[in-house]
Amino acid sequence: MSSTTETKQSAEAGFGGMQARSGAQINATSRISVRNLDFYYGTNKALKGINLELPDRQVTGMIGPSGCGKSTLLRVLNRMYSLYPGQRAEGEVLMDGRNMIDPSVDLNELRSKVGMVFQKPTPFPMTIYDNIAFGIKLHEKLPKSELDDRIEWALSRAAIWGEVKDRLQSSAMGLSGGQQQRLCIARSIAVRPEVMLFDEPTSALDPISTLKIEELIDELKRDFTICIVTHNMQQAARCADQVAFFYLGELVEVAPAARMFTAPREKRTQEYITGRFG
Ligand SMILES: Nc1ncnc2c1ncn2[C@@H]1O[C@H](COP(=O)(O)OP(=O)(O)OP(=O)(O)O)[C@@H](O)[C@H]1O
Repeated sequence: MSSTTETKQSAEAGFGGMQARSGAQINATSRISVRNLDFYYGTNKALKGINLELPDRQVTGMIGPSGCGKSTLLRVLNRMYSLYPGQRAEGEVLMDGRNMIDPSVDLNELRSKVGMVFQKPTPFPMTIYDNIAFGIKLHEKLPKSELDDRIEWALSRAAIWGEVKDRLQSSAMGLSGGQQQRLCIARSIAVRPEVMLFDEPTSALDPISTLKIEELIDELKRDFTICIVTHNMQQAARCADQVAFFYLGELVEVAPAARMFTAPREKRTQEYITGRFG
């Protein structure tokens, strides 16, 4: 039996009832390479020697118990920490051969390449149209007709155009939670990033909205490299191509989703995904 066949069969069998989305190995080239990354909140070392490849146009799921450093890693990937004194990263986050956490890389440029969607939808208190236009205007000067086209494109890619096209001038605050989250995804897509980071994007949503976001993530990976932090093992199994398990600031194991949920190599991973701790 070939190893691919083995992987497929064990994926179908599942581990602890988990069904991973595919048995495929990750062959894509890296969009981001994290090398020897340490991160500090003051003297508290929250990430320790992280090495991780984010494959191009694949979904990487980050899992692990509360406080293990998942959100911290996302905050490093788009340098959000740089706003806060006392927080610092050491190591490399390589994109196209450049270390994106080096202060010489322009923060606006980084944010246009790496977008982020948060746990709670965070629409701005302005119209639906302006929510999307706002980010675009920070990065580009587009004539009105091109701006309109880009806004329609972003809202369509975020699977919300049909629901809002007749109310673009209404306040975004009048949308449901699930719609607001898709609006935030559209806002992130609108600047055409290469990488999209999702920090528990469905934890505040109902099951139907959650499903819509998961389908959307599956669609978006055709064009974007995606990283999603989730506490939901089923969601990681459904969405992710590769899964990274973190524990106490360390990356314990990274593997194709099928193997992670069927034959994890590390005891700590196995205990976590079967719900024995965390
Ligand atoms: N602003 C901060 N100041 C000091 N320590 C922090 C800060 N934010 C996070 N930490 C610490 O860094 C570590 C990693 O936290 P982080 O939020 O990245 O974990 P997480 O895995 O995302 O957790 P959760 O799943 O609960 O969101 C924890 O020990 C946490 O207490």
